[in-house]
Amino acid sequence: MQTTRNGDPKVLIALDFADEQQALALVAQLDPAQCRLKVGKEMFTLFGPEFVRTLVAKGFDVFLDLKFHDIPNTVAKAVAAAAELGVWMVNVHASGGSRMMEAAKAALAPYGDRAPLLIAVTVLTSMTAEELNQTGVLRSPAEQVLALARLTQQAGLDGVVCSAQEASLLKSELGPDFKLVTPGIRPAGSDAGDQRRIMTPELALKAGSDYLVIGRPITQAEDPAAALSAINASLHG
Ligand SMILES: O=C(O)c1cc(=O)[nH]c(=O)n1[C@@H]1O[C@H](COP(=O)(O)O)[C@@H](O)[C@H]1O
Repeated sequence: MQTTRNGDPKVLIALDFADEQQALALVAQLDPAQCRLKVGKEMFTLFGPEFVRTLVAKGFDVFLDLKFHDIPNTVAKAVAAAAELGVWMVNVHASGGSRMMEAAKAALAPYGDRAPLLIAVTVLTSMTAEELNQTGVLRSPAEQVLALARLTQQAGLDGVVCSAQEASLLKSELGPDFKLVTPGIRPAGSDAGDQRRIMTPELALKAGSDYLVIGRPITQAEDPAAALSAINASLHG
């Protein structure tokens, strides 16, 4: 279920809004052939599964980004619930371990071709080496991302969330079919905000990213549809 009725747009817009009408006003300006949409913890907590169903009904591929991390049984039930919503992609935390990831994968088997892509978060793009060390991980971010991505691939998942700075390493180590979803994307000159391991859209794609998660550089732009068009044009250039 990687290429859908909408083709295979690379940009996944992170809809991180506290106001549903504001989000829907942005969505009304977007074309499902030009982008996919990501619903994360803020909007899901505020507006629930009905908001996700609304986006799916409008014809968008939806990445449900709830980063599940729990015991295997709980995570398996949660990803099956995501599949019931008809989302295109769902994620878990790789640090939940192999058994958790295998249980999530097994829970999607009954959905066959309709199963969402299942990916795992490695090291958050907001984290620096120092912050990682504070959590007890003494490897560098790139080493930890590679270790967690290997675990994810061995568990049979479709890919990982990582920073574009690790994309070329992961593509060469894990092969072309293992999907790399990269947040922390910042067009030249835009504000990094809380992100730390960042890259521009063009360089991220060249480095091997399959999908670019982009939030504020589009959603907070004066003209979000124009910002998306400019990014898409830069990717095709
Ligand atoms: O899983 C994610 O999507 C994610 C993982 C990660 O490591 N870093 C990261 O920023 N994200 C999400 O990607 C989006 C990035 O948004 P912007 O920083 O506004 O472009 C947010 O919705 C984050 O929750």
